[in-house]
Amino acid sequence: MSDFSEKRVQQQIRNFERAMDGYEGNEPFARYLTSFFKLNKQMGSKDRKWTSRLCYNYFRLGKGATQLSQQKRLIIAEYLCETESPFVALFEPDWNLSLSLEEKIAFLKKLELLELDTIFPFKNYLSSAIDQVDFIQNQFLQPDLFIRIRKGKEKFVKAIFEAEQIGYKFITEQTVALANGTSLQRFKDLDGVIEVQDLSSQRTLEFMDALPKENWWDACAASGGKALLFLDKHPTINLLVSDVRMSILRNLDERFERAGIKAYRKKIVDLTKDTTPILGAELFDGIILDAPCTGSGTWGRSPENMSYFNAKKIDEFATLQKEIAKNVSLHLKVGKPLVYITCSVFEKENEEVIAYIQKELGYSLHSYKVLKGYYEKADSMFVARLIKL
Ligand SMILES: C[S@@+](CC[C@H](N)C(=O)[O-])C[C@H]1O[C@@H](n2cnc3c(N)ncnc32)[C@H](O)[C@@H]1O
Repeated sequence: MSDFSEKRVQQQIRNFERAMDGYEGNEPFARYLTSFFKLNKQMGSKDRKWTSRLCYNYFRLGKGATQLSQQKRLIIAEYLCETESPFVALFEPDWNLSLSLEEKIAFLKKLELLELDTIFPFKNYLSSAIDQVDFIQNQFLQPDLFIRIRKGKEKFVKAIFEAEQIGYKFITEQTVALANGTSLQRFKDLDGVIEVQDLSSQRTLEFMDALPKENWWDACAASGGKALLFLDKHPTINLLVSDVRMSILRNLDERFERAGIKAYRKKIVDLTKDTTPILGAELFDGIILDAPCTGSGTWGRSPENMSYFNAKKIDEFATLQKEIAKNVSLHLKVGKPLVYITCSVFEKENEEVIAYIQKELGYSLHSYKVLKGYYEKADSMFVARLIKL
């Protein structure tokens, strides 16, 4: 990085500023950046990488140090997110990049440049189980890429990683952490053998115990992440998958085909409406409700939300989650489990919704967990298993 001249630093800052100027927060930043690069064909792959790094690091600062200029905030963000930075080296050559994150934060506080508290503007909404300081600090770390290996294929996948010299770390027998940005698409042999799925998402499986040949419903299946996880462990289950979006269920079909799964039922169901025209009086032995949510537990991957998310949405999602829970509950047999999942860290979408399910819909709480992914470079999630009374 020492060959990074002042001129190049200034050029990368200009690229960063141009990218930030055009972003209004009304779409995921990743999507915006793809269009931005398409419009700016003069930028080579290195320029694109730098712009992406600078913007994402900048977003990780959330609402911290807003009293400072954009450039100064960028330098602070680089300092907190990186151990080597030509930007810090040029503008703040005395700042020690090899300090730990805690030490860097303490250093910036001493200089009266940053208060940790100001970074995450929605901290008062966090579930009480979330350790605020640790959660906020970990927003500066980019999460890892996690994959799940299909049962029985562990050795096969390991051999490919070894042969291709891909760095990997087994977390469990079937769960592997890879560095973020590892490209796996080029390995066609891995199609259907591995699934990209966050660590916390994989851990929700513990709450999905089922008996052989039961009838289950994955009511918000999207492209089938949880459904594949569930069927890998419980292959004899008769599964109905549904979602309100037809297009996402097409992705599910493709993923199921790659994984060799043929026996499943699929329906488009809007869970805010009467479900009887589509499901009749059908009753299931178990329901997975991976509800639409703010996604606040996944903002380590989309840190722009810390600056652009509107807190009003938390109440909107909580209302939707309760309505959906009420409607799916009509299709569950008494004595059977409802598995409620979100990738949110907000109390209103988690603890308050399961309190509603118990009190208003007549359930007992079997077990629940706040999955603190921020300690493992993973997403944070919430999962509960409730039994219908
Ligand atoms: C958190 S995602 C599900 C992720 C999925 N289970 C997985 O593991 O990949 C929530 C899903 O709920 C769906 N959804 C949102 N509103 C809905 C509604 N009114 N009825 C049914 N599904 C809805 C969304 O389309 C989205 O795919």
